[in-house]
Amino acid sequence: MNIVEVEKLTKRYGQQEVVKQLSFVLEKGTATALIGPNGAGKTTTLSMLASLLSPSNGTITLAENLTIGFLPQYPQFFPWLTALEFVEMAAKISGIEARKAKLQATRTLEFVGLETAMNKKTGAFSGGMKQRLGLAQAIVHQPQLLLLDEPISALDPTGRREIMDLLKSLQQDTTILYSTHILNDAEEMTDQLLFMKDGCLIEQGSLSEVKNRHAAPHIRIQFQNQTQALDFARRQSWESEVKESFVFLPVHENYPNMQQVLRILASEQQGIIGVESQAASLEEIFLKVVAAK
Ligand SMILES: Nc1ncnc2c1ncn2[C@@H]1O[C@H](COP(=O)(O)OP(=O)(O)OP(=O)(O)O)[C@@H](O)[C@H]1O
Repeated sequence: MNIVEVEKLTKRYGQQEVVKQLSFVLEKGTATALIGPNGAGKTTTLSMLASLLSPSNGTITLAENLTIGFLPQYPQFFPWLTALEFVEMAAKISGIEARKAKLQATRTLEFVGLETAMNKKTGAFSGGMKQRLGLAQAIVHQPQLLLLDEPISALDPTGRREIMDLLKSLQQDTTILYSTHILNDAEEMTDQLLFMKDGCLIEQGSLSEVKNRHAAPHIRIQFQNQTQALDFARRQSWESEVKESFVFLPVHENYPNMQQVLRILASEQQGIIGVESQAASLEEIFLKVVAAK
């Protein structure tokens, strides 16, 4: 079931179109990563979905009575409030009854790992703590749709792991759309990918669809030196690429599988240091797609 349908969504500032005719849907209970270089239009798109900006053209159709949580890229806090006071205030603003707001805020701060800091003033918080606090205010009312603008970019690797795990645990009941530059993490928590560049959606699909379209897996054979690699590549009938002392064999139905390669390699006299089957990472695919458009 689609809980969001976006059709030809466009945003203009003066003459400049910064979001151009985006169309996509968000299915209930899925996580979608919005990926693109700086200035691609990710924040503008998320802000329109959160109703903070109005579209110049196109439509956003939301499921009836959909509740939304939003984490902006640079959340602002009131430095004189404690984390608990701030999240309690956010809970009340999002419609939670006053008598339940404090309990809900406490539980949410525990959930995001700020249990020991909830009575501290937010002015003294580190970047990572602020990111967690921003997430807490976005989820305190248990929204059905969660829009997150760079939720993990200010965190160190341990913090990123913790927040990704938290988001994964929310995913059962929540539909998530998040922008990110950290593609390795996106690879873990993504049912759908949306690649943006210069305001356009340049690629979309599931992780496996995008990988199949742009990056066939390959077998990498390492030789002691480039001469040996070139000599091996020349003697095989398969299409291959030589980079330094490596030979790369693309794998698809007309090309060899690992077993066939190992059989050939067993008959090679010398020079082979290692053989590996490799799949392209999301980062490699992203760089390739962005460069091609
Ligand atoms: N209020 C505004 N007035 C004019 N141009 C704007 C405004 N807000 C954003 N833009 C322009 O729109 C384009 C898209 O910006 P946006 O912040 O949506 O990109 P982004 O993909 O989120 O980038 P980043 O990864 O750097 O956050 C940029 O060229 C930006 O300069």
